[in-house]
Amino acid sequence: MGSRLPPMPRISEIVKLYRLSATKKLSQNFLLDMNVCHKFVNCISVTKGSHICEVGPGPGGITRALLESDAEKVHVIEKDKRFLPPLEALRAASGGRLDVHLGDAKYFDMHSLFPPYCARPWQKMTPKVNIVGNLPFNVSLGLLLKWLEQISKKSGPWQLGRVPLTLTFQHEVAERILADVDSEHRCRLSIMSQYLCKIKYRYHIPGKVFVPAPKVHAAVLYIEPLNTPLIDQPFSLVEKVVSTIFHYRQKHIKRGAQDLFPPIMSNLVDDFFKISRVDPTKQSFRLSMEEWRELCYAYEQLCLLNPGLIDYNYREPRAKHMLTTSPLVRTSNLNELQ
Ligand SMILES: C[S@@+](CC[C@H](N)C(=O)[O-])C[C@H]1O[C@@H](n2cnc3c(N)ncnc32)[C@H](O)[C@@H]1O
Repeated sequence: MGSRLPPMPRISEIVKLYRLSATKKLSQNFLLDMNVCHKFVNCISVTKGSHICEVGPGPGGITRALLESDAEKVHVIEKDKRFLPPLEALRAASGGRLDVHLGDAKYFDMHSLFPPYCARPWQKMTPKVNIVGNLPFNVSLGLLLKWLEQISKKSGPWQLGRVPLTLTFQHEVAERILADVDSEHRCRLSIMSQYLCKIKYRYHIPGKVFVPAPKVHAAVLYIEPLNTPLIDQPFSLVEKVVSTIFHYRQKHIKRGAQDLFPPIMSNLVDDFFKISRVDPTKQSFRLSMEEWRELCYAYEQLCLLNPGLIDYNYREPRAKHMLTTSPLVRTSNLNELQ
């Protein structure tokens, strides 16, 4: 453990002092037990010189544990201004190691918080930068998808290298993120997370540990970007192929794949499976990452041959009309591809 903070009231007393009742509408559930907060921080490899950004600090339990670690600098981004007084008290006691930012993590430029000297080449060790948070479960899921896209583009904080994330999720969501091939939990989220990151289940947090206690349990996941993504395609293409095919989870993947093509190009569905060499009678949750990679590659090839296909979205009302009259429509020439 690094620096000690000056003695401060217990976090549960701070919550009472500032009348910080959890707002149900914002799905706020606090971690007020410092043993649990220290356990969370122990999941992160905080070494001397580490810079950490915590999203959604609330009354500051995890923040306090971070300040008691070896972290050189801690930034917190909090949306709810009711938490500013206790966070400000922590900042005053931190000896310049804590900066408090009022804002929405969804729109916050986190990259600007970290000094450029923290950067490490992508293929080398992870930088001494961490992003952490115990956020409302619905918020952490939305942020994860946004951050996965940034990881795929090496943008935002990932300009500094393979910055790891340590986040809490509802236990069921954590199971979906981690689900392996053939698992009943395997879904779009599993593929989108696993093709870009190595994910480790750190530990289980029983619901009763939170204040107030939610009806569900939580899990802490450590998410580290891979040196090389398992699918070498743009994020938007992977997301389109994966989400469209998972739409008919219990059916053969051929059914979902039909929605990747406008009706006038329905002949491309067979080409899609010929190019990818994936069995069209399989179910989506039984596909390995290699099979997803081949499907994405096949779709990319067909998009290159058929301008406009990449923008086709069967869910849009105009989609039926789109590409049915376009003079640009071409079918694939398999000889060109094989
Ligand atoms: C589940 S509470 C947890 C608070 C604290 N981390 C803890 O463990 O006690 C989630 C916190 O995230 C904040 N929050 C929710 N959405 C946010 C967002 N988009 N950006 C920043 N903070 C957010 C809430 O105001 C709340 O303080």
